[in-house]
Amino acid sequence: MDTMLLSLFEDAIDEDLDGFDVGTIIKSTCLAMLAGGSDTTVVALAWTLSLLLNNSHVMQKAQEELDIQVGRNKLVDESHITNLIELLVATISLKVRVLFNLWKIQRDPTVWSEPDLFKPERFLTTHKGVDVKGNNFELIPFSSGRRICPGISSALVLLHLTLANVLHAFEITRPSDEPIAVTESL
Ligand code: HEM
Repeated sequence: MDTMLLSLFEDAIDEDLDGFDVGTIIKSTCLAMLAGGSDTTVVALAWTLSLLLNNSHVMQKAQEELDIQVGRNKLVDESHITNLIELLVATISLKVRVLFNLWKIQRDPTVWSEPDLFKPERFLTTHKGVDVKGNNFELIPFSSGRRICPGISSALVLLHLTLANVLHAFEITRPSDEPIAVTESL
């Protein structure tokens, strides 16, 4: 990553960039990408797997789809992802800081029926066409606009591939009949 960033900054190597040298900017950009990309992706994967374990009919459907699209003896690669439907699942003056409550927006009962239920099939039926890339404001897990997550593409590929391969290669079950706890806390 540092080599790629260095090539972008080649012409600016002797320039003063807001008081920071190129090396500092590269290091802080790498740090921001690593810090912004690690926990978010792991948490998204852990939540998805927990919700699938608590909704075994959805997991079974996803695994059936993987068997059909990929085949039993192959690992999932990027070429398969587009065919895996079941997994797809203001003007404001300067200096004003706006905090959006994404949790509330994404659970608005006037938009989402039974918002607390894990129903990925809604994205194939009632909410077909709603995506997570910042254009549909009812679902913006990566935020939207100028400060949208710059890691969105890599996160989506990584999540799809990891989730698809885990579901395809393993039979995962809960350790007991107790549902996996998915209550949130701060
Ligand atoms: C499921 C995974 C991810 C989710 C849900 C997610 C979500 C978000 C959200 C909501 C923001 C905006 C935060 C704000 O406005 O305060 C953001 C910003 C950011 N994300 Fe992600 N992200 C994910 C993965 C990644 C990955 C993989 C990377 C890097 C490779 C990354 C790098 C960043 C960075 C650097 C910012 C700050 C952008 C800025 O301030 O202009 N994220 N992310």
